[in-house]
Amino acid sequence: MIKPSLGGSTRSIYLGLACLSLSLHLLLAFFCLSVLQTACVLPTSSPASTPTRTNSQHSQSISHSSSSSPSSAASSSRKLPTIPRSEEHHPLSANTSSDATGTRKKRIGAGKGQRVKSLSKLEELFKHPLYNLPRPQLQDDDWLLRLKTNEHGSDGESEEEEREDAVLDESQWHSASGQEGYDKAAWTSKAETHPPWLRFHLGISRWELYDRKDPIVAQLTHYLATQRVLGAVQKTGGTQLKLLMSFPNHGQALLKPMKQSRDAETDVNLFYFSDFERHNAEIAAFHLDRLLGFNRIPPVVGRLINVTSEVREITSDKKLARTFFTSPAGNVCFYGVCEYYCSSEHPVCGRPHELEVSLAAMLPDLSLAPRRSWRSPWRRSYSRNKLAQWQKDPAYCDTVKQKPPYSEGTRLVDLIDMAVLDFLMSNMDRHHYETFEKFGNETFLLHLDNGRAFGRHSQDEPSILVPLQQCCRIRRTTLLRLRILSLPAFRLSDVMRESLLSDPLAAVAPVLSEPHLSALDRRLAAVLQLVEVCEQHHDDVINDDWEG
Ligand SMILES: Nc1ncnc2c1ncn2[C@@H]1O[C@H](COP(=O)(O)OP(=O)(O)OP(=O)(O)O)[C@@H](O)[C@H]1O
Ligand SMILES: [Mn+2]
Repeated sequence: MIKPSLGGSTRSIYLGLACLSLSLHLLLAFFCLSVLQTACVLPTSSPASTPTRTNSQHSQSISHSSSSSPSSAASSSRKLPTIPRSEEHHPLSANTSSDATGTRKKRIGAGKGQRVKSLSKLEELFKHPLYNLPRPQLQDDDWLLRLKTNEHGSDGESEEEEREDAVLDESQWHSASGQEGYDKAAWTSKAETHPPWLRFHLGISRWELYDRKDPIVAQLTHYLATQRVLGAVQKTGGTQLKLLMSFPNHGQALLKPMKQSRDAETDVNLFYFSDFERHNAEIAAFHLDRLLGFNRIPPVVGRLINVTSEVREITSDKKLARTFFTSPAGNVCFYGVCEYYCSSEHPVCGRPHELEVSLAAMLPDLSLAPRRSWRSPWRRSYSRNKLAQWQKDPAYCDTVKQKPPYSEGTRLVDLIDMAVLDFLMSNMDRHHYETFEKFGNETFLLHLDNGRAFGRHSQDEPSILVPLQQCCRIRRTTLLRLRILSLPAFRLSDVMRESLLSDPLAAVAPVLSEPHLSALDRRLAAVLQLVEVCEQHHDDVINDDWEG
């Protein structure tokens, strides 16, 4: 305060100084605010636009160093539960700027408080303890494949033991392929020399196909979406057209083409077994399975391919090449040779050359890792007028429960997990499922072939849930995950929308349209409701796979 004894001129000097200081402070405050805002916003948006590295700088046994903690690069991540990092860096996410969903808007565009909070719903979900449960300690025989290095080549193992195990012999890899265009393979026992597809294979365990937190999943999908295509031939097995694509470092992918517009719903008069396969269903199924915490579908990614330069001109498959033609609209089309829909009436067409496809990472070759195919007890009758046994007998589950492998272990609840997944995406085509032979009956079920899912959003198909309805049994961890996915904070449709944004095809159009996403929430509520009904009538509904 100014003392009353001070003269008038001194007072005005003081006043002037006060004004000057006030305006300087205001200026400073304004400047700081603008700088701080920029500093808060940029890191929030950057993970989504950071391209994922494809080269093998990070090995499987070495944890991925996030931008915020480079010093953590040396800690082991394969077996220890760690805070998820890879999900924070969405793979292949250059396209997320399309912002079809508003998820990112929420993060960066709505006031200062939210700008600072950068975790999205998906990141929050994967941080949840239910997605970070302690994993069983894995023994040597819990890995599908193992490396046999030259040094350990003659470690006294009997021939029989060697035959039982799928052994990748390092010495074979140095005999580089002489085929034109393929990289010389000089892989050693060091993980950093392995291409992404090989690290994926080496990471398959008894309980899951991949560890969600391992950066290899993002590296693998990026690899499949960007590598030069060296080969494209038809893949035999199954009924519809599929191609086997090959890449320079010997990786391969299973291609399913886009055959109809994404929003086309299945014709109500078609039997499910006559429905077209959808490329976006294969992509979405991989994301959904991962969101449910299963990790039982090989990584799948979308890609725009050039049907002329990446199929027609490079294929060695003469039968396939013969089916190419130019449509009246001037588009390059082909139809291949297969049981269903391989005719000029059902062509796969580029625009004029560009075609949307899904690419699924291939599992290890059957000669290295044989698989067993199991007929589903709730298999549908593939006849137009016959009912299957489970459709006629309400107590059918009692029969199933008595028969191996459903009478012990986790097989029954595994099958129910699969039924839940299939109901959510409305996949009626689960006639068989596969397991890795090596793991016997104590292992997870592979959820392969999801091309007939997501065909209809306006209708649900309760019969897919019959295994749950008839057996009234479900894993505790599955149920708890379903419950949190029904909460607004983690809503299934929201995390699914966000997860799918990381796919390159999201830049073209959303992988799943909004009606399909809302159908997921509606169906999830139906599953939870069915479990409630079960709990009202039975005591042993919950399979205690976790006592947390
Ligand atoms: N990612 C994969 N890696 C290796 N093999 C695979 C993969 N996906 C599918 N397969 C194998 O290829 C076979 C055919 O694939 P898929 O079932 O997707 O074809 P489809 O034409 O849809 O079959 P269907 O007509 O029986 O529905 C499968 O039975 C499976 O054994
Ligand atoms: Mn199929």
